[in-house]
Amino acid sequence: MISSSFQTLKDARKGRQPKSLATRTDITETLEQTSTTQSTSEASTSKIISTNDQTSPVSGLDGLNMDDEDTVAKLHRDELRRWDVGVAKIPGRGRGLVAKKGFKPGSRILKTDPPISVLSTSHLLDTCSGCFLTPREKRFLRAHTGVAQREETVKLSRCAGCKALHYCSRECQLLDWPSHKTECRALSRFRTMYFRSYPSKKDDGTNVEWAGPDMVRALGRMIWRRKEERSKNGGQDSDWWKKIAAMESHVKILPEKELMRIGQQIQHLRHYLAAGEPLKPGEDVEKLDPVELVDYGFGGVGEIMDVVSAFPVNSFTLSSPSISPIGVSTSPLVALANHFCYPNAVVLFPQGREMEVIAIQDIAPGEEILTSYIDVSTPFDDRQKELLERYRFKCQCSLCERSKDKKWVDPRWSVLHVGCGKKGKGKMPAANAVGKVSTVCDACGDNFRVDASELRRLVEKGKELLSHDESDSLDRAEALSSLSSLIPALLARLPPSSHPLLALLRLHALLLNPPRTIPKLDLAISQLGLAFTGAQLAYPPNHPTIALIQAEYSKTLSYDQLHSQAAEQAADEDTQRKLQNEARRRLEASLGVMRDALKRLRLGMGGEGGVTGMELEGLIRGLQVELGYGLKR
Ligand SMILES: C[S@@+](CC[C@H](N)C(=O)[O-])C[C@H]1O[C@@H](n2cnc3c(N)ncnc32)[C@H](O)[C@@H]1O
Repeated sequence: MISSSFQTLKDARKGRQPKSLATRTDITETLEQTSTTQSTSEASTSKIISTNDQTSPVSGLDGLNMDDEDTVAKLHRDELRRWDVGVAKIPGRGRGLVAKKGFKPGSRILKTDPPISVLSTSHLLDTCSGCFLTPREKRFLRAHTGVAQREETVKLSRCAGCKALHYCSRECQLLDWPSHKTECRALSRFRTMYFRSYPSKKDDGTNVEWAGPDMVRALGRMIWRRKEERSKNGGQDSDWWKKIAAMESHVKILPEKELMRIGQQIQHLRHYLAAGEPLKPGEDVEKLDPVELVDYGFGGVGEIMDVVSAFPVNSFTLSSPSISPIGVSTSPLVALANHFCYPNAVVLFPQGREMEVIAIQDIAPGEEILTSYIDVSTPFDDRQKELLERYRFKCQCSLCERSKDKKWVDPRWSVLHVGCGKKGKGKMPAANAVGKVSTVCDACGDNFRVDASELRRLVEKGKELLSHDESDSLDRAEALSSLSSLIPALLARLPPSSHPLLALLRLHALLLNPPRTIPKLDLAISQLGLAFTGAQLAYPPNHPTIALIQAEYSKTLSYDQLHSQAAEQAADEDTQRKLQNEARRRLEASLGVMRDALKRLRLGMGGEGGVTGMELEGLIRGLQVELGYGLKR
């Protein structure tokens, strides 16, 4: 999947006795081998709340509200002090994170182990629930960082209790066990109930749809931890929970429909929490009564509504090292950062489990740290809609303000002025436009006509494909066939930076991988080259997505197997030489692109450029040797 998704809630299902995994020592038996920078004026005048205050943290939840940023700063004071960031009240945005020193692009602003991260159901089988890496990523990382002498075998083993979560090592399972132990019981019971209700479904370990949405699993982990800490703390909440409870929720302004949806989520959650309770003697495994939330420390419906509604506002897409969405994560500290469509920082998981905030623009001391909550390559209307629906605010960042300028042609939502000598473009026709409409070229100033109805049909078709990809319901063969006609039709009308063409180009290249013929390889290279050109206009400078597309482009360029095979099979020496020369030309081109991508990755992802940066470094060395360039860089 390319873009992020937030899974919809499915109904809880009914169903048998779970295998109890109550103690930590049981673990051995449970592992089965199978802006321009943001306008700084507001932020730099904000008062940064001192974190040197040594007074004890506040007790009780009453003081935690939007006007209480110093209370929140106190709760986070250890991490804030460690990372040179502060909490400030930002006019119009509530609390925000502010830099206490300057940061350059590529520098790490902060790094934290998020208290809650869970994989989405579609990744429970292929990714470790401890380090959030696939075996391939883990193998590579261990060899690269010297933990292992060379690339060794890494296999996922499934938890013998719930048969849903997988781990790549005992260390990862042990690391996750405190959060998983109650969850394991809940999932086991859900699994039993599911297969009793659907006897025709095969329980062969390949179906984990019964594990339910990531949001419910994440909230379950949160609430179980709260309960455990309260029982150790004489019925008092810990600071850990106070940080969670202090996250902003918009429950008071939510429309009725949304409140009803949250009510249903709470019902599902109460059943899920009930499944985590030990089965009482004689209790029917299939009869699951929802828990009373008061037993979990919730004073009333309002409090649980607050927590459940705050979750989507403050959670992040858990992403793989190559920024593909794999689940959901929350960190109350990082969630204090406000949104900007032209962000000066990004939130990433460059090496798996830990969340990092990386500067992608120069950030001055006192300036607000602004990340983006959404895909900033999408057009103004889409961004505004998503921000309003999920985060309840109207974005007034510099990019959104510029989008209101009648004369400005946004590269994210524009049409080509076909035949213009200056390669100009015009605004995308309005959503309600029909037939041929006129638009002005931003390069030559001429009016030109666009078939709005046909364009909308193509754009809608593209968006539909992307939404199938997002929900993991894309049929590869069908998608390849659609894209082979849709992309040329869009390319004839839109620049590659325009939505949804940019995302479709990338999707097409991914679906073509691994290319089986030279024309398919050439097509993948061409799509990635165009996507790279488009991404540079659609994303802010140093954004890691530009670097990752360029890295994909360089790797595809370096794919020389098909030419080598063709050369071996060539009937004559002349054809053989031509193919060999072509292969070498591509490798040389790829080396240049790869070096550039590595520089970009280091700026966009910090450090060595994440796992992709490390991988490129090795590939560059290999290419240099292959091309006989020596090892100098
Ligand atoms: C993850 S929280 C960020 C921290 C939040 N300001 C707080 O006080 O806890 C997201 C919420 O912050 C506010 N917010 C974030 N970015 C904003 C912006 N650019 N303009 C207005 N409000 C913003 C919105 O209320 C949004 O739902």
